[in-house]
Amino acid sequence: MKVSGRHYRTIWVNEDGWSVDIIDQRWLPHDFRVETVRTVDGIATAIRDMWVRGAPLIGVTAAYGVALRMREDASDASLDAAWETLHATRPTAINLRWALDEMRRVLRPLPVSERAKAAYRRAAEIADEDVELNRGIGRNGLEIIRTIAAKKKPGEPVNILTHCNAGWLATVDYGTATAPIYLATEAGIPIHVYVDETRPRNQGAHLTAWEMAGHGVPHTLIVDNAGGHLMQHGMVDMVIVGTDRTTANGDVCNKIGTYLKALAAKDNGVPFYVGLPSPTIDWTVRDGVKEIPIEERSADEVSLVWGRDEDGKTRQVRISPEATPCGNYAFDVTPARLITGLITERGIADASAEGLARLFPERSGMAA
Ligand SMILES: CSC[C@H]1O[C@H](OP(=O)(O)O)[C@H](O)[C@@H]1O
Repeated sequence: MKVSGRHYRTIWVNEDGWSVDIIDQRWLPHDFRVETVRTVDGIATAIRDMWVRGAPLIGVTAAYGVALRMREDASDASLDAAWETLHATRPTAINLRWALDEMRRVLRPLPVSERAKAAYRRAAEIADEDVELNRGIGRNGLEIIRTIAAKKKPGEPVNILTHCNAGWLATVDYGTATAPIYLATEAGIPIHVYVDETRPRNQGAHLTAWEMAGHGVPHTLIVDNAGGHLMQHGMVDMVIVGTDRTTANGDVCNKIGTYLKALAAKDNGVPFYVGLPSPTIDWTVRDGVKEIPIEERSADEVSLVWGRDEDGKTRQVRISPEATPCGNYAFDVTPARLITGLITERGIADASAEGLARLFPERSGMAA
């Protein structure tokens, strides 16, 4: 998307033709920094420490991590070691595993001499595929927004609530939950977005608010716990979120707090949608609550908060006593029964095995 009038993706091959440039999202919204990564270990650090984050972007970044490794050593042992190093970075987003398996599927049969070039080619294809998947989600989600807009008074905005950041910063471009928002804005449909700050890393406050401002989308930053109140007072027309892993039955794993939004939406009759690119579907899992591994991250993410002080210096401050233990569960699972629809690149699916099988018949047979 555009940053100060210039188009960016979140990841690209440097002009040297081999190193990998990424937007280092840790410093947004105050600083826009690009980092150049030159090794598979550097890519692993970037994923683990959330320089880059978001399920689709994590997958693409890992694919380029394999390519960087193949450039140095394209042996079977090196390929397997790269897979292990990158797979160990974050456990929840299925896109990471999917991309690593896809890279190994493509590279394993090739002569060692051909693997580096093939790895860069496949990584670039996965990045381009992500953009097209998100454009498809945008087109399909736009129709939902258009239908809601038709029932509003002329000029009255469609009020959309979103959680965390499932925007272009979580993908290669366009985003998943935000793709319909961007296309609706471009179509001239009046919309307004409630942006959940999304504790503890505040991806909403840091990233989604920055994206919305950059794209001229009217928005309001709210604390995570305000969503239910807004829904009770008829201030939200729809909720749309992203996902890090969706099961064959339509259970949706997403940033912690998503489940609570879905409960509030159900209780208030607010439609709850998920932007779902098909590589994020884990066809081998049916019960998301029981089977999806939930990442637990550092206590520091809960007890320390990043921000910019009055002198313009970015710093961390501690918000709890030093000795206070912290729980930091990075994701939760929203059961399919709470979900109105899954917005995929192929259309809107009911959140069920049948709904997903209707859109993806060639894959649904994989369900356990
Ligand atoms: C388009 S999927 C984005 C998804 O990833 C985020 O998690 P994290 O920032 O920890 O990578 C969040 O769950 C978003 O919905």
